[in-house]
Amino acid sequence: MTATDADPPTVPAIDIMSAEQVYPNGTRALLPVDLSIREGEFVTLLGPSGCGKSTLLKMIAGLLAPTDGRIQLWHRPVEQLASVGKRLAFVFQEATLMPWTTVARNVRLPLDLQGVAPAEADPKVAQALSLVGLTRFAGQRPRELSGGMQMRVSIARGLVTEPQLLLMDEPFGALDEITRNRLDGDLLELWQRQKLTVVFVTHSIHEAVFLSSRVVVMAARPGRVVEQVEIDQPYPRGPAWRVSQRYAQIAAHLQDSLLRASQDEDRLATEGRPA
Ligand SMILES: Nc1ncnc2c1ncn2[C@@H]1O[C@H](COP(=O)(O)OP(=O)(O)OP(=O)(O)O)[C@@H](O)[C@H]1O
Repeated sequence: MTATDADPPTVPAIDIMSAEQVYPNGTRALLPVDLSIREGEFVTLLGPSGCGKSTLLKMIAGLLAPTDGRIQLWHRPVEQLASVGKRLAFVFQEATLMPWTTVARNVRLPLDLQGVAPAEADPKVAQALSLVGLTRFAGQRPRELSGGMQMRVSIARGLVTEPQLLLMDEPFGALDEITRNRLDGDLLELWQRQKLTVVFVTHSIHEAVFLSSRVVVMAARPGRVVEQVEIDQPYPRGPAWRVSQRYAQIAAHLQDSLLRASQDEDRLATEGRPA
């Protein structure tokens, strides 16, 4: 399922070809992953702690090179992304804002680092703040904002470079459930309005079902992809989706898939244990 019912986009934004990761200390974080993500999809990486979600996201972002295999974005290695006029942004779990300066200056940081002049940067900052509904808070300091608002500043900082690809590593994991649900809804609106491709990491089955056009289920020890589930529910999705029968069915299926994968882990661990 894609962003609209009309003509689903089919341009591949991300091609992950047998990409794997063994950290220098020998930890095999990810078995080879093969995954293709189309432009305009909202894909969630769902799995327990340690299954390699962040590792995979960092490899997509080019922050970590695969130890084997390769990853392309719009048919290019990530470092050549700009040559095809594409940009990506990475949003971390922590908002990591500079406490000593304003919301607007925090959002402007990526443009400052690129050497963009304030006269050119400031309208982009205003636009990004408007996208996350924080226009009125541009002059405030981060500590004056709630945790949810700080996360929205962090998202605005990601959006200010006008990316086509948004990579989000459990951005709402530290927030209370009500705030998290609201931000999930806001994020979907943003995704549709900006025609973004999103890869979103979460532990939460419910968040994954609410948001995703496709869920990639992962398991740990060793980290791997165990299943992919397309969610054939049209957008926009509102609160009624969260209490629908179909939503509950998909959540139950994902829970079952995660449970089966963790039983496999236990079995492997037991069988692998010396007598
Ligand atoms: N820099 C590193 N060096 C060595 N091992 C690492 C490193 N980073 C992660 N790992 C290990 O790789 C595995 C996958 O970690 P990763 O952080 O990708 O998992 P995750 O699914 O994102 O977990 P969480 O949900 O807890 O963030 C884990 O066993 C982790 O301990």
